[in-house]
Amino acid sequence: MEAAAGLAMQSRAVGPGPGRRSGALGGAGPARAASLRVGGPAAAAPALRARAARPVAPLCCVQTSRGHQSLHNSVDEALLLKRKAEEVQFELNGRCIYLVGMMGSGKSTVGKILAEVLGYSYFDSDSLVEQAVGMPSVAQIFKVHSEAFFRDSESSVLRDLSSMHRLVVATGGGAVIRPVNWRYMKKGLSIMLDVPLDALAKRIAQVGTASRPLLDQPSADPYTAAFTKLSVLAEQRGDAYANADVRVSLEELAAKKGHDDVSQLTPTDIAVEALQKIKNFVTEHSMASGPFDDL
Ligand SMILES: Nc1ncnc2c1ncn2[C@@H]1O[C@H](COP(=O)(O)OP(=O)(O)O)[C@@H](O)[C@H]1O
Ligand SMILES: O=C(O)C1=C[C@@H](OP(=O)(O)O)[C@@H](O)[C@H](O)C1
Repeated sequence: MEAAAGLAMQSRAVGPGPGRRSGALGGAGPARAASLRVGGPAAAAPALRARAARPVAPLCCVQTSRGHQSLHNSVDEALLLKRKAEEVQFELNGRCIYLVGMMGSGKSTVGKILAEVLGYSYFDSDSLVEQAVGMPSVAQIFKVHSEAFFRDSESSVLRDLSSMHRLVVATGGGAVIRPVNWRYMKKGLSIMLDVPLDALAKRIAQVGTASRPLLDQPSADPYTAAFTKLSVLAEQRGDAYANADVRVSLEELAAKKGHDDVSQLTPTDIAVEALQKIKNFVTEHSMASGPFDDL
């Protein structure tokens, strides 16, 4: 099938709430417009519209009695995030950032923060597939069509995003399994969020497995269903995730910060670490083979 949908995209507000399942696609930085053509299953896609950017969160957003998610523990942490972003911005030279990792690893949550501080636009490949196919959820696409159909559309979306600049893209957890997707993602810089399986399963159990068809087994409790299936997927996909340019291990980061558990890390901690690793990567890369100037 050939591309048929001209999708007009602009950045959309990024909210501080949970992952992307509460918001289709978001943006940060100056409002931008671009045309995205999505091939394959995107044939009947409607035009995408999004609005100009708002900040992802107040500079400092601590846990409240009403249970709002804590993005930053302190103003210091928020300022550190901003400083790290400024350090890496020039060397990134507009290169896109692709977040990869297992379901629930925080790609959307961390991706929105990175987009905000870097002045990039944020996109979620699952949401783009949903909009391209014209269905409200990945779960429905799997049910009505098939996983293969979803994967074709996912590849089309990644191909189209790969021609653009200044994007942070939260990919679906399985995007790494197709080598062609790596060809697209290697046009930018990829970051793998490496989260222990029990932490992933806990996070997913909290929100339920309904939105993640690969984990949705009605016979099991959500934690067990998620943990069992994630273990199999992690085993199958280990090598594919290792293709990422940069790996952020939550276990290593928690140990470095003196925490007993990865659940003590805030999304901002993880974003700061991701920026530091990006900085190390681009510095090494520039030293080895010249600056990133092939955009
Ligand atoms: N560092 C974190 N600590 C605790 N919960 C988190 C963290 N990052 C994300 N979450 C939560 O885990 C769930 C999955 O996160 P999400 O960003 O949607 O993951 P992904 O996009 O990789 O599937 C969401 O409910 C989100 O609020
Ligand atoms: O790991 C996977 O194969 C999938 C991950 C999901 O995205 P998230 O990683 O954002 O949950 C979504 O693309 C689809 O349900 C398949």
